[in-house]
Amino acid sequence: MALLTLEHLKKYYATQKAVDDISFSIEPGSIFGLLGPNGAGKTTLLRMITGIFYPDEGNITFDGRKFDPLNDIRHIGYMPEERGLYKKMKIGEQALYLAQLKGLSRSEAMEKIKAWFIKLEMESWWNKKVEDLSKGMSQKLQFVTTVLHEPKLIILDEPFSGLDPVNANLIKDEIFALAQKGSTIIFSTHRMEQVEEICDHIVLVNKGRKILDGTVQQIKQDFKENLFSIQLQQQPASTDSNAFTITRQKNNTLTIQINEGYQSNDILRHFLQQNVTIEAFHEILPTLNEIFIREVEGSSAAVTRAFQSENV
Ligand SMILES: Nc1ncnc2c1ncn2[C@@H]1O[C@H](COP(=O)(O)OP(=O)(O)OP(=O)(O)O)[C@@H](O)[C@H]1O
Repeated sequence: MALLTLEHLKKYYATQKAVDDISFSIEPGSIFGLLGPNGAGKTTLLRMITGIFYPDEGNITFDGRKFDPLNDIRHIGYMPEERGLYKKMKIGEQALYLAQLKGLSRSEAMEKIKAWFIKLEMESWWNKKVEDLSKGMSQKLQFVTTVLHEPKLIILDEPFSGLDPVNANLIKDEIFALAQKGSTIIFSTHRMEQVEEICDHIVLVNKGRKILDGTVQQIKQDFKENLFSIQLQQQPASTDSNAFTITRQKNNTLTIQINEGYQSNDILRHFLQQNVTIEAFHEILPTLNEIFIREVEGSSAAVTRAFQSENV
C-alpha cells in the first residue's frame, strides 16, 4: 500500500494554475524525487502534502486514510527550501524545543539529539547560537531537527545546498539509512546528478502538470537512443555497416547508433570478423539531466501549442 497518494490535485493562485490536476503515489521506504524547473509547482505541491494549505480540488491519502493535516503532521518532517531557525537561540536548546514540538518528551529528545549530534560531528555546537553558524552548519542542524522524531514521511527541499562534499556525503548516507529503516523520503532538487544517485522513483512536473512518472531505471530505458560506446585496440579496416551508424569517433573509441532491426551483437560481430580486439563495450543511456531538458523544453512547446489552439 502506498504511503502517500495524490489524486487530481489542483491549486490555483488567482489565474495562475500552480498545480493543475496532478496525481501520483509514493511507496513506503522509497526515495522519491519531485523534480521540475523553476515555477513548475513543486513547492505548491509540497505545501499541500504538509497541510500548509488545502488543495482547491483533489484528494490526498496518507498511510491508508484521508490526509488529516492536524494529526498526520506528527508523522511528517519537512525541511523547506527557505530555512526556518531561531537565530538568537542556542543550538542545543533549539533542537530540544523543536523535538518537543514534534511530540517527543524532553528526555527522549535529549537522547536522540545527542546521538544525532555525535553522528553528524556537531557535539561542540550545543551552546553556539544559530546566527554564529555557517550556511552549511545550519543546514545540518535543520536536517537533524527534520528527522529527529523519526517521521514516516521526510520531505527535503534542496537538502545539500551549501554543504561541502564531505558533509553532503554524511547527509546522503543518513538519507539512505532513514529509508532503509522504513522512512519514505521526498527529495526535491534541481541537481539531476544527485537525483540519479539517490532516488528510486521520480515525478517531473512542468507548468503545474505531471510530465514524467516512473523509476529512474525505467525512465532512462524509455529515453534511450540505442547508442553504444566501443573501444578498440586498433583502427578497424572498415567501419561501414548496415547494422549501425558511427555518430562520433575519438581515437579508437567510437560512439555507435544501432540501426532499426539490428542488435548490439551485430556491432561486436562486425569488429570481431576483422580480428580487431574489443577493449570495452557498453550502452550509453541518457542522463536524467538530458531527459529533464528535453522533456521540459518539449512539454513547454506542447503546452504552448495546446494553449494557442485553445485560444484560436
Ligand atoms: N503565493 C502565490 N501567489 C501567486 N502565485 C504564486 C504564489 N506562489 C507560487 N505562485 C506561482 O505558482 C507557480 C508555481 O510556483 P511554485 O513555487 O510551486 O514552483 P516551484 O516548482 O517550487 O519553483 P522553484 O523551483 O523556483 O522553487 C509559479 O508560477 C509561481 O509564480
